[in-house]
Amino acid sequence: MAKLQVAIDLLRIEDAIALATKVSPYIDIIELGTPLIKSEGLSGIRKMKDAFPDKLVLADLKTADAGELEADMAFGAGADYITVLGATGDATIAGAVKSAKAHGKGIVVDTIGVKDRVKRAQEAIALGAEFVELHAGLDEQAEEGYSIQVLIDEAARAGVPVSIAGGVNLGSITAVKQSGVTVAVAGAAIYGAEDPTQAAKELKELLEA
Ligand SMILES: O=C([C@H](O)CO)[C@H](O)[C@H](O)COP(=O)(O)O
Repeated sequence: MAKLQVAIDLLRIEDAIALATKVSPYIDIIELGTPLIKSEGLSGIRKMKDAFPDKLVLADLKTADAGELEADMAFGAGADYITVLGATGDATIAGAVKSAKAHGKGIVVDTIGVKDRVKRAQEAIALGAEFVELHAGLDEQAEEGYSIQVLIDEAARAGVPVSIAGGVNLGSITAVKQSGVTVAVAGAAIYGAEDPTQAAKELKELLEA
């Protein structure tokens, strides 16, 4: 069954932990979004893992270089997964994978900005990534004509473990699930909801239906 990941794009770790506290019964992976990491640093990762020792914590580092070093830093702070950019070189992904193996953790390759996401996903899995995020970031989502359907179609033909991020919500999660994803990532649909707990509950129910 696909896992549900909440992407927390808030800026204060106290707010992020408060949100995670509300939604955690329905969440498999708690993601500290890139703006949150930039705001709070490694100590934010440590605080989140200390608050939720039984949950998987993903640090959305979007590492672009020094893969092994940055992965070591985040795993040392308690992360279970970090993201590395698919747009970067194979050596950066391989370095991060080396660190993940040493720590017993996992690498997620983020295809944000990559032209051929499916091809890069297949390459990233061959390099040792645990799964690949087919991702349209917040700026791409804001472009005219954006549709999550592109990611859903790519997931269905990827043939490797993938997540989808970029507009997963109550209206799209069933199609996301049917595409065969390993993980569905929901950010604004949860942290921006009037009732985040209810939103997370409904998303989880649809994923499990
Ligand atoms: O990863 C993200 C972005 O790069 C900022 O960190 C978002 O969390 C991700 O795109 C989730 O998107 P929504 O579910 O559409 O909020």
